[in-house]
Amino acid sequence: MKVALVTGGTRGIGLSIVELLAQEANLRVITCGTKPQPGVEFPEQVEYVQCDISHSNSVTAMIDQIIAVHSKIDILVNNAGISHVKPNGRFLIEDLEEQTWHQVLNTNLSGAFYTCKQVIPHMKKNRYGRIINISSASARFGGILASVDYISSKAGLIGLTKGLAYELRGCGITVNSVAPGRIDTDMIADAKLSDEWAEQHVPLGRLGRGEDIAGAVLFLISKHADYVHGATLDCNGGWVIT
Ligand SMILES: NC(=O)C1=CN([C@@H]2O[C@H](COP(=O)(O)OP(=O)(O)OC[C@H]3O[C@@H](n4cnc5c(N)ncnc54)[C@H](O)[C@@H]3O)[C@@H](O)[C@H]2O)C=CC1
Ligand SMILES: CC(C)c1ccc(C(=O)O)c(O)c1O
Repeated sequence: MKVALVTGGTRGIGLSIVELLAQEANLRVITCGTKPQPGVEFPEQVEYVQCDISHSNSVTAMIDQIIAVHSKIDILVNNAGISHVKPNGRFLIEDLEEQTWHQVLNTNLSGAFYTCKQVIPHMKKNRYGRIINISSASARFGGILASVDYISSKAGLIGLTKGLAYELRGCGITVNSVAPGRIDTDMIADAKLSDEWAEQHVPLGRLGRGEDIAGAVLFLISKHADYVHGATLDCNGGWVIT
């Protein structure tokens, strides 16, 4: 039985990843969030742990708890993240509070650093691991609605992916990123993105769905991706072609 930890699986893309992985045989899925999402019931093989990934002590407590019960973590999906978007524009650097910058960086980038730091020693011991960092199309081209705190955090995740891929040689661990385009979740609700926008701007003619990103994650943890390492998989319907 393999053990997967997906951060931020209480809603949106994370929930789609959790639901898809839960369909895999021999896979125990653990997810976390700052608080449970009302109305969300996870499949039987999914466990929920409370954790604020922006605090290293909270991450340490979560990983200790998982290791105490399951003895290992084989798959780590760093999905939890926050953003601040507004319709028809973006928060310019002049308007960005220092506190917001730190909150976004602490959650989106430091959170992944904390989980990787805690989980990799266990993966090394088992000589097996699959790490997926959920980045963003905005880190590939500079973004339109996303602001620089968010874009920097997501570009940082690509750097973390590449740096770890170089560092983790001969350990049986692969590290990759997925860079979603605009995915129809609560996170982008404030941006009020419409199907009309997608028909005009996205070659595949629609906003992305959580399942689209979950499919990319499932590929990257499958044996079909055993030779994919240090890569960023763009998953944006052709909106941003890098
Ligand atoms: N929706 C989109 O268009 C895009 C989303 N992404 C990224 O995909 C990931 C998921 O996004 P969505 O599902 O759209 O967002 P969402 O806002 O619907 O869900 C975010 C999840 O992260 C969790 N979370 C937030 N802060 C946390 C913390 N401090 N500790 C633990 N959990 C925390 C929330 O509880 C929730 O489960 C994020 O990293 C986001 O940046 C990337 C590109 C586009
Ligand atoms: C969902 C995130 C915050 C987001 C929002 C807006 C854009 C963009 O207009 O460039 C993105 O690329 C995003 O990832």
